Amino acid sequence: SVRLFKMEKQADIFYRELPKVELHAHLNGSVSFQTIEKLIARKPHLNIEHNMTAIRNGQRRTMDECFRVFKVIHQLVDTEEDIFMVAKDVVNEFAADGVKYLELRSTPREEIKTGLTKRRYVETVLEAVKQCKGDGVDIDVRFLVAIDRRNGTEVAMETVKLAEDFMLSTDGLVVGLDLSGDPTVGHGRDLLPALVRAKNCGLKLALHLSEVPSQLEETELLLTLPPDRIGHGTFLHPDVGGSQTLVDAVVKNNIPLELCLTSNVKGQTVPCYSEHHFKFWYQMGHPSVICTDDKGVFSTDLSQEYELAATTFGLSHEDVWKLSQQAIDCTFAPETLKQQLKQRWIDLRPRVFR
Ligand SMILES: CNc1ncnc2c1ncn2[C@@H]1O[C@H](COP(=O)(O)O)[C@@H](O)[C@H]1O
Ligand SMILES: [Zn+2]
Repeated sequence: SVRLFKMEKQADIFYRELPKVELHAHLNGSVSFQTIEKLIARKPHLNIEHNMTAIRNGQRRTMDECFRVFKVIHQLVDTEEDIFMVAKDVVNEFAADGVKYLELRSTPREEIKTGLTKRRYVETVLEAVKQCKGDGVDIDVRFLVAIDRRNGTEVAMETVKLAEDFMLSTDGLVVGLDLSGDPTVGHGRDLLPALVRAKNCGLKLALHLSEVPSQLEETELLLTLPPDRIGHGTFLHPDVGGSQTLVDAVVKNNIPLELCLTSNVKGQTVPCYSEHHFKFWYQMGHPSVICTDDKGVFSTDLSQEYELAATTFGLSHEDVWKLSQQAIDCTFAPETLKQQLKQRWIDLRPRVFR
């Protein structure tokens, strides 16, 4: 059954060979089955089993249960060595899945027991990224420092300062800020000053917005920034309790959406794949980027997510190609790198459509 779990599903070769851009991946949510195995072996005393760290196909969880899963993974990943291994494995796995450009995000964590500091946390992730580059892994990686909304105003401001420092000292590896965490906890108004500061110092903003219902007021407020990208945006449109005003603000500012089909279905904020809001935004021609969110926790990968979008919404291979290509313009990469990626897509096309 272990084997079955690992191989539960594999996307068709077209989707695996398709060059892809991943813009919404939480480091600790992206830890694979294989890496979890190594972590469990390092920490047998925690008595953690695989079924506590991943949601298999056909299974559903409440959002609350999803956030309990992250707590379990955080117990397994609490030293510099763990973070280094996890980051290296995750980057290698995305590369093996055909991802050519990855924006990884993670919440800097302090662990008193192991002496881990938030600064070392970020440094360790960046060291792993650089080592992958040095090893010749075929992927460009950038990092977004994440704010966990549950931690409030002061921690948010500290996190922005940390991100600012890294943005200035890592020649371009740290490009922005993520706002995430349990959407039912805390309020965006308390985080607004930190987000304004981040924006003013040149950090790009990728914010989880309207991931659950009844966040209208918060979303309206945070859209005034405006953010550079939106994670999920599940409840923005009027049919699901959002509003036309919100949709208009997103469209007017041309803010790309990061859409994560399996995450939303398994986390039960969307009833089924065919009712995913990808349809709404894609039909409008609004920049929509397919992403994984937490490939480990939701037992998926980016190829599968593209295949799911294609089969659910009847996209041709040509449509899918355009979708992955258009994601390049939604990255926080500098213009030169965007141009290189566009050239990569041109070069790789014959092999994908052979
Ligand atoms: C399912 N939808 C989601 N909504 C909101 N935040 C999420 C999330 N999935 C993950 N995270 C955020 O990412 C953290 C784990 O990775 P890192 O420890 O930061 O690498 C979670 O603790 C949560 O804050
Ligand atoms: Zn997310």
